[in-house]
Amino acid sequence: MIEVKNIKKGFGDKLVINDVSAVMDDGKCNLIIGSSGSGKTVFMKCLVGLFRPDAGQILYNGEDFTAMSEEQRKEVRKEIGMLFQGSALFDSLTVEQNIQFPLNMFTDWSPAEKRKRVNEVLERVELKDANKKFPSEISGGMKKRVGIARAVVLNPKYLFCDEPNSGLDPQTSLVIDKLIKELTVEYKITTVINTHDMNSVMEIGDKIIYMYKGEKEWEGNNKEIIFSKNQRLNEFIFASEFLRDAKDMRMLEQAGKIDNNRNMDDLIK
Ligand SMILES: Nc1ncnc2c1ncn2[C@@H]1O[C@H](COP(=O)(O)OP(=O)(O)OP(=O)(O)O)[C@@H](O)[C@H]1O
Repeated sequence: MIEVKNIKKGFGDKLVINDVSAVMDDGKCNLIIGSSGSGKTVFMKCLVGLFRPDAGQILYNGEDFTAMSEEQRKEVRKEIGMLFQGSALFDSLTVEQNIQFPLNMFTDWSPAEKRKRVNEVLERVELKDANKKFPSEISGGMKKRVGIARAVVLNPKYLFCDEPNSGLDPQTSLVIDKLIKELTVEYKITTVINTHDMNSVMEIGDKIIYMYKGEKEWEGNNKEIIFSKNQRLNEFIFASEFLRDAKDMRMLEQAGKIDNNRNMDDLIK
């Protein structure tokens, strides 16, 4: 579990994160959503220690990350896996060398142990036959899988994903979301995901934190978000007329005003 308590972060005179508190749950996908510039990336960078907040605390399993020495923070970082936007694979390394990279950095395992672990995660992300391929030889979706395999190869307790679906088609995005969700549940990982993708919000949003101009404006889950009365959140998620109509339809359904296909057909006529 990660607990964020009243963190603030600014650059010069500009306050970018203003008094945000939240709890990221174990075994759950915790999504951070919000429009461009709302502070999602800065928030995530504070969580992983790339930025130090100006105020507030971040607790990893009850331990105050913000008050730790660099040495202690390294220990926490070993338990963090990261999936970067655009996968960030090393182009000159094969798929298996990319995945092995964290094992070389953080373990003293034998070559055979490393190979075994790499093959395990490759199988888990359904990329069994891609060991010897280079990133330039595989698709965007496969690259994401390699990125995910690399992020989980050390069995992290925490997984951070920055826009995991950027650059992917909707179908591949669903597959990647499903994989992240499955791994999160299987290994009880505390997963934090920055996303703009409304499909992801609806599919895997166990907890959703909506940021607006650096503040936490709303928090809930994928069942609640559709019925939220928060005007700013609604403007964000129902930006398209199609989605607004879909929401109205859902509201009518809930209220028992339309409940079968015949009525749907009537509405379409
Ligand atoms: N290193 C920095 N120095 C100064 N300002 C920064 C820095 N990093 C971010 N900012 C500012 O902080 C604000 C929030 O940026 P952030 O990147 O967190 O937004 P975001 O919600 O992740 O946006 P997007 O969805 O477009 O990635 C922006 O106004 C940005 O210009």
